[in-house]
Amino acid sequence: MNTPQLVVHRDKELMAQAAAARLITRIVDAQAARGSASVVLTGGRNGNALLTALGASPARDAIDWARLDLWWGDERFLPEGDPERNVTQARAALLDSVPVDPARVRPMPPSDGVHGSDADAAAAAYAAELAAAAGPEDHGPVPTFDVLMLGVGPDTHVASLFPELPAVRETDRMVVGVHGAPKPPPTRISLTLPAIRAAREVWLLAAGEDKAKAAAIALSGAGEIQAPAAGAYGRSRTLWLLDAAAASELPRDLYPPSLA
Ligand SMILES: O=C(O)[C@H](O)[C@@H](O)[C@H](O)[C@H](O)COP(=O)(O)O
Repeated sequence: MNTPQLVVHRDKELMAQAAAARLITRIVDAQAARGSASVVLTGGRNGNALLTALGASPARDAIDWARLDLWWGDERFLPEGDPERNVTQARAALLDSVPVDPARVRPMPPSDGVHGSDADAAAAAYAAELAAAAGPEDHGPVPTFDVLMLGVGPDTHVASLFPELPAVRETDRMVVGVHGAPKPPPTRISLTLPAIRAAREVWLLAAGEDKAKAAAIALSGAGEIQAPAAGAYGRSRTLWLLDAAAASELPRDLYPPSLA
């Protein structure tokens, strides 16, 4: 497990802009190196603010949109087109205004699709889609994502992995149905920690005073069952992108960096 890196920005607006610029560069580098890039999007206000900032960036079309694979870390299990679905919000924030290849944009299933209201079946189908996209060079039955982004909840949840609930304890399956989530809606689909940890880089987005305790808990050695964000790390990089408010309760040995 690599040591999390922290970058703290003045406020949440600047964090979204800087994170968007960072993501553009990461995608461009991956495409230059391997011809394509694979990114996992997150729901939530910070995730959507990043996508909106990316869409407004003059550098956005440095990305070859046709060679970008997009997945989701979690989804609210609601009907297709529901405004509360993460993919609906991602489309409004960015995807409807860039020329992505629809075949490479892979939302998690809706609750009125072929799996009906069975979130567990829908989760298994998404796991099968991930497995089908994995290659021999990948680390398990998921593709090696270049960047997997996660918003962080005030209770330290990431994706739809909530403290102490069954989904955060899952060690075998890559995608699970979530029932009784404390953050509405109660039924969701989520990548599990093993799937999250298959990513090259995991970026955690936390902005606002309401995330200060969660960031401090997750970065101070808490266990992943009690603090799922503590279990979200990448194979080569784990990056916390915070604003000053969310960093305000971090232990001093973590932030601010000691003056050399
Ligand atoms: O489906 C969701 O709700 C998100 O995936 C969830 O994990 C979100 O990222 C966090 O709750 C942070 O949300 P905010 O950025 O809005 O605080």
